Amino acid sequence: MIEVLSVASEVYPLIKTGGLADVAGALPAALAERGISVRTLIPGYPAVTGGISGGRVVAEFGALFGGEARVIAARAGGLDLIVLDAPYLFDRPGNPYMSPDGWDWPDNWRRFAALSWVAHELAVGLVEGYRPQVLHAHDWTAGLVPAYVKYGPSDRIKTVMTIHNLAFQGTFGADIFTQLRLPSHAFSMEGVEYYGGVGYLKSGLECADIVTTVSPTYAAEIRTPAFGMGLDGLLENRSETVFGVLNGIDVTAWDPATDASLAQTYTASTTHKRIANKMALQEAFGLEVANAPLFGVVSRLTWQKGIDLLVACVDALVAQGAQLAVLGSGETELENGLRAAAMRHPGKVGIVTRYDERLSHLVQGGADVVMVPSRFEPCGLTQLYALRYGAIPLVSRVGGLNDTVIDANVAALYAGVATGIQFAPPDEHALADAIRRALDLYRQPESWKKMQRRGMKSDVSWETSAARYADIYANLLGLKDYDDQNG
Ligand SMILES: Nc1ncnc2c1ncn2[C@@H]1O[C@H](COP(=O)(O)OP(=O)(O)O[C@H]2O[C@H](CO)[C@@H](O)[C@H](O)[C@H]2O)[C@@H](O)[C@H]1O
Repeated sequence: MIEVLSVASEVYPLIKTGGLADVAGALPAALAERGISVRTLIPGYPAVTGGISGGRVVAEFGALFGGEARVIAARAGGLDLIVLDAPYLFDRPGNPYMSPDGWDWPDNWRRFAALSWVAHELAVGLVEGYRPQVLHAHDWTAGLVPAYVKYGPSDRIKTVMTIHNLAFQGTFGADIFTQLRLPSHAFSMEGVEYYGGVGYLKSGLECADIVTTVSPTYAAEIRTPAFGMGLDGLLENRSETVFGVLNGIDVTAWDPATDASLAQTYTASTTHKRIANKMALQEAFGLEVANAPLFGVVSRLTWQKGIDLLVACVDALVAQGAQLAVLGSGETELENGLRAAAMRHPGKVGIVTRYDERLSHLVQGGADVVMVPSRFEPCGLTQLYALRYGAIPLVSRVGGLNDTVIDANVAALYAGVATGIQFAPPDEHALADAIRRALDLYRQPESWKKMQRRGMKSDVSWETSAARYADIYANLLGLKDYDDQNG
């Protein structure tokens, strides 16, 4: 049995701002099936301390990076959690990273250094009887984990650093370095130093034994200047230890046959029942309940996600008789652009800017097309949910979107393998063209139905990718024949 400690700043179902939570929440169960025991170290935000019950205090710190803290072992949401209950760092309103008025907490460096430091303490025996062999760090918020291991006393502990999004790097001034509890030589190119300051993600990418990211295409893209965000050189240098492992989804939580968030459940052979969800969706977004092709979006509203391209295409979309429902929040300018479109096209365009997990399921279960026009996309989960729910994904051809959707070009349609629509490059002309193609296909109900069914039957589970992670852990630990015994 391999013991892994996963370190994540959000985990579904306790606390979620995006895809990282979904992955951190779903992967442990998939790995358990392969004989890998995963516990997840997570900060004790109010939603987390309030969401666990019957926890056990397994360690206490009088002064952890400047305040008192406890480590609590608990089970919640089907997960084995280790909660870092440090109220002076985490007992705050807002989301994990920002205050309610949208500003990053100024002590984020301390909050997430403390999290990473505790991960290392756990690996070197903080709690009697518990010795994780692999520390799996997710994103910059766990980026110091590999540095604490590299500069710590034990070379037994192995580290994996997973990039969910290279755009968030966690860079801070050099002045914090002396408070990180690292030896002075860690402030170097081989350690945490990054352009004269401290780089949390950079340090993870430098110090981890293995680096993974969440799709093969993104793994290749980030080694190029166009997508590397300044870290392409580092990643290219260690390319033999950088792997792309495609995300899966939790196919139990996301199952149109049983989903309680839907107005009507259905399967691949009863897609006609989706109409009830479409009507519920139209009502929820203030759209005319009409037999019009309905495009849906569930997304952070940011430049990364190409939402400005969507804003530029709304009028053309409506002019072709389609409707648009957008669930998401983010940059003010983009929210305003979509609101203005909704005003221009009452009953045709609707936007809901709150975070609403239930409604996100209804979008997948009721929209005809789900759009993901991202400029870059490490993996993307919404197109996977779309496939599972028989909504046709319309995506830009980047990152994981490239790896998970098969474009309905003439050859793919003829071969009977198409599952969605891809466009490139990510600009408004290509998106407008893709919308036209989607509408052409929508008007061919037989082809459409076949694409829906094919998507619903495609494998979007964690099975294959959990096996890849299991191999990575086993190889790190020198257990080469692990898969033969457990596969
Ligand atoms: N207003 C709202 N209400 C309800 N739900 C909402 C919502 N806005 C967004 N969501 C949900 O948040 C999640 C977003 O996940 P994505 O993977 O699509 O992107 P994200 O950029 O957050 O993740 C990053 O990490 C993941 C995980 O590795 C990568 O897939 C991705 O490419 C990378 O950018 C989905 O579950 C979506 O349904």
